[in-house]
Amino acid sequence: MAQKTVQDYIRTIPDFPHEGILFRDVTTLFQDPRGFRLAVDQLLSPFVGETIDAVAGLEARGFILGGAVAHQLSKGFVPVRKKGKLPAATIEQAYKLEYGEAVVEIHDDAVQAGDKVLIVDDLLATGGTAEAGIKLIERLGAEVIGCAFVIDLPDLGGRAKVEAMGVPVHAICSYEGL
Ligand SMILES: O=P(O)(O)OC[C@H]1O[C@H](OP(=O)(O)OP(=O)(O)O)[C@H](O)[C@@H]1O
Ligand SMILES: Nc1ncnc2[nH]cnc12
Repeated sequence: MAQKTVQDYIRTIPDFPHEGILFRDVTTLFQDPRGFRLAVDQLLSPFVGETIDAVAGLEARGFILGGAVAHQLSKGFVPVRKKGKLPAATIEQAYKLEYGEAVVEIHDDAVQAGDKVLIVDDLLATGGTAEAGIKLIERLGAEVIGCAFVIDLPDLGGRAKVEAMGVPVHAICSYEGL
């Protein structure tokens, strides 16, 4: 039997959290030891050999993947969190949601000027979350050398938004539609 791909481990739940949405559920990928290792290996593979000083994960599923990627690369992990969760001094960045706005934060000492940072998250949709994460890291004087996702939803335009910021996008798999 052919080796399972990362996409084979992802479960699709119709009409969650709203009618008409096909929710791409990565818990079934994370809970499988082979699937989880495959995803982490494929997330970081384009960046092996590049200089990376830190891995930043976007809340919440980016923490699970980003922590594993950082460990594999023997680098530190930096959380980009929803507003109000980080205890020390932060900078914040607003971004657009489907309805309204949200705010993410990073500790102001999480990365140093000149650091090269890899951003990790589970899914790229409109790119608003990734764009906010990139802005935060760049405002601290560091450089985002790439964004790595398990899933790209190309119809929502996130890749173009991130690449327009000069940041390369790597996604393991993609799904047409929303
Ligand atoms: O490209 P975008 O349109 O910004 O969407 C992608 C983001 O949306 C999801 O997180 P969500 O905001 O649902 O937060 P959660 O992981 O805390 O549930 C996903 O895990 C990404 O972080
Ligand atoms: N279709 C989808 N599945 C899972 N997470 C999402 N975030 C935005 N769209 C999503």
